[in-house]
Amino acid sequence: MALTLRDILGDKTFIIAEIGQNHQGDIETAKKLIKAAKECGADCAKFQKTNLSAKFTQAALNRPYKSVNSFGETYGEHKAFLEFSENEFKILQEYAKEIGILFTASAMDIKSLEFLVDIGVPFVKIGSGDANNFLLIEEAARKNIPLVISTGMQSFETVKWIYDTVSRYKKNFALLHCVSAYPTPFEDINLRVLKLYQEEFPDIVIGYSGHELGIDISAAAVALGSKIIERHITLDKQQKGSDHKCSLELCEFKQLVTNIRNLEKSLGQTVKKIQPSEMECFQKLGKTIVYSKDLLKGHMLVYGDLDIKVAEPGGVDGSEINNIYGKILNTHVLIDENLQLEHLVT
Ligand SMILES: CC(=O)N[C@H](C=O)[C@@H](O)[C@H](O)[C@H](O)COP(=O)(O)O
Ligand SMILES: C=C(OP(=O)(O)O)C(=O)O
Repeated sequence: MALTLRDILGDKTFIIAEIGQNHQGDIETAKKLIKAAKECGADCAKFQKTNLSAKFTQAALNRPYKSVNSFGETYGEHKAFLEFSENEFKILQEYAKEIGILFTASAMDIKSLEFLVDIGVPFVKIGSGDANNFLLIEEAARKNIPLVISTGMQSFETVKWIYDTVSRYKKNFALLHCVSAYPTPFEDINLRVLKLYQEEFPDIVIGYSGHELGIDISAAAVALGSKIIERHITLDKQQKGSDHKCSLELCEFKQLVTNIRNLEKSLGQTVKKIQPSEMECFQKLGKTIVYSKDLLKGHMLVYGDLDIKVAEPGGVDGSEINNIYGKILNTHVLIDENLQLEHLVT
């Protein structure tokens, strides 16, 4: 039986290393990136799968692509250069299995969806470019496979359509907040959209696919409850290609994984209590109640008789002071001596 998305994701933030087309069309580079994703601690290495004639019209393929990031004269030639064959995909999938990292891709058309389902990826990603591809989404929703759907370049109405449509077939899917600008200006990110998605779609997993510079915002998305984080990775940001500049080099990506794991531990629970790890500091600097003057046996303690100081040894916690006023001393005490409950008439 196919695993559910929640089984696949587990309890921790699920981190997707988006290799995309940062392999420059070279399978050995793609393998290096898969290995790097594993070594950096990612949960999944992701590619993009396109069937060119299914994704593009002939005119779009013929469009000249004059750009420093172009690998061909036309957009079609460029995309063909960067696209792996089905066989190469299977080789990469096998390699990922060998080294122990999940492998998947975004399906950029229905033919690619069929292919990915056939080769048994654990879940299919639908990228932002296809979030308004109602034909692909409906088809993907019908398949018995978990989906992770990004929502860049879409209105909230379209996002609600995606949610309603996929929900008619299954709840085995996640929506990722995403802004498809490379890099995304900080003021366009609107991380609070995560809250909107969590409130509007409470029964599915919500995550974030980031294209901003740096790692802080993606870690912040985890603090805001994102259960999936996807970032592009690259071996070198200076390489030719549209995605390299806002991708993370391996040391940055590794740092992001570390930060997310530390953040998960740090988010903890909604419980305020003194932690055992605080005791060392409390024993050194925590304040306890002491007498502010010499006092005689039989004296009733009133405001002004007590102080709260770092004392040696410490005694009754400073927060108890209001419970001590009105009590009678059963012994003589000295200034700066720590108050002990045995000094009080019970
Ligand atoms: C929306 C979408 O698909 N975005 C993808 C995922 O983030 C990108 O990787 C694009 O494939 C890439 O930026 C395209 O670059 P070019 O046009 O140079 O091949
Ligand atoms: C375009 C993609 O992703 P996103 O929209 O999350 O950037 C993708 O996964 O191919």
